[in-house]
Amino acid sequence: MLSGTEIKTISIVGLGLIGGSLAKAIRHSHPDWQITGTDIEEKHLALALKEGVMDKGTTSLEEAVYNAQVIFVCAPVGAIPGLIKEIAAHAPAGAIITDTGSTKEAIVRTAMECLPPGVFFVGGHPMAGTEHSGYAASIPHLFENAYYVLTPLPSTPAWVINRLTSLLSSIGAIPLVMDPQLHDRIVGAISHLPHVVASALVNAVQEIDDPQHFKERLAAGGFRDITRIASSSPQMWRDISLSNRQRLVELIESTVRHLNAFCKYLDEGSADEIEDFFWRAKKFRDSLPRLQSQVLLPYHDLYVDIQDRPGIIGEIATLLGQHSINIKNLRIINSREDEPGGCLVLSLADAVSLEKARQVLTEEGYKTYVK
Ligand SMILES: NC(=O)c1ccc[n+]([C@@H]2O[C@H](COP(=O)([O-])OP(=O)(O)OC[C@H]3O[C@@H](n4cnc5c(N)ncnc54)[C@H](O)[C@@H]3O)[C@@H](O)[C@H]2O)c1
Ligand SMILES: O=C(O)C(=O)C[C@]1(C(=O)O)C=C[C@@H](O)C=C1
Repeated sequence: MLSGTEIKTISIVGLGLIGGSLAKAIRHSHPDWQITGTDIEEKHLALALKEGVMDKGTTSLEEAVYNAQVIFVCAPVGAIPGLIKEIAAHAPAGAIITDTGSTKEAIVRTAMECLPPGVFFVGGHPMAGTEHSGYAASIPHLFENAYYVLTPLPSTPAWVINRLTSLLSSIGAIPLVMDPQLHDRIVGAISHLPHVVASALVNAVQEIDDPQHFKERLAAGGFRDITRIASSSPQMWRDISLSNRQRLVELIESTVRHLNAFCKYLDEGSADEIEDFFWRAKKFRDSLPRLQSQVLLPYHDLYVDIQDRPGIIGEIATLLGQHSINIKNLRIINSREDEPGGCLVLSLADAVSLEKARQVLTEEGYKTYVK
């Protein structure tokens, strides 16, 4: 029975963007915990071991979970139910299984059906990510200030939820317990629908006749901001879309109704209706709470690992100034008294400045990340 009061052993199944970021965040906050990782791709295990992010890497799921107290299943949504069944058969008594899948209803249903007594399950979904995939894209600070939804089973004991909540808080996330159906309805609207709309927009734009390729050259802030997520993994979004298909169809139909209404205003030349369309959107977008907008805004935030020495921030600011890159704001996170260095977060005006800053700093040998 591994349900002691202290967590010491973690297993991460699927060491891609999210699994790798969890491993890095946990290693950073709890350097004495044993982290084991498993993946079907050995290259992810090799890199994580080389970077010292975990203690053991194996392609055997059974070996990866046999003594784990908390098991994070960070594989694609389509693979998670099968993995939960297999893990449930090998997890030690007292283990907590949790996943990071972007939909929750089907995954929670599987867990309810296959969990043996003495093994616990809490669905999970970090509301943080990027358009990149794989371990190489993982970021230690990804969960900092990000909501992390938890969907326990009706049978999940309170101590299990508390233990997971404490773990997630310790890596900077903000845990939020929700019902799986409500999660899929809301996240369908604020995450799944936008990914479909962004991809539809890119597909529509790429069909526009433009033999001289002006589109690519002129695509600036607006197009890039609204379509960044269209660069995400197509396989991942195939699985998510299918897993929330009914709700997604309804949400797409509702979006089409809004677009059709706008077409009608244009046909009729209804200036008031057109302006009102934009006002309604602006009011809601502007009203998003500050904390949430910080989570939504990392598009222009650049994270830079820095050493703890006098003048380092000045050097970075000067370097960017020399390249005419304006820093809107900066802050330091993960700075600890007992540890050298930390992470400097630079807020830049737009995606172009962010890319330029990243390039300049990388060329100077700084390690940078973009959420
Ligand atoms: N990318 C995001 O922004 C984001 C954010 C929150 C949650 N999620 C969810 O988290 C999960 C992981 O997403 P990601 O972005 O890290 O994807 P990813 O593609 O970067 O990583 C997935 C990893 O799982 C591995 N894998 C696949 N099948 C496996 C199996 N059977 N056993 C072990 N490993 C297996 C892959 O090799 C890969 O390394 C997905 O369910 C996704 O929906 C993603
Ligand atoms: O910022 C991004 O790149 C994301 O797409 C992250 C995002 C989102 O839609 O907010 C994507 C899927 C996850 O399930 C959670 C977060």
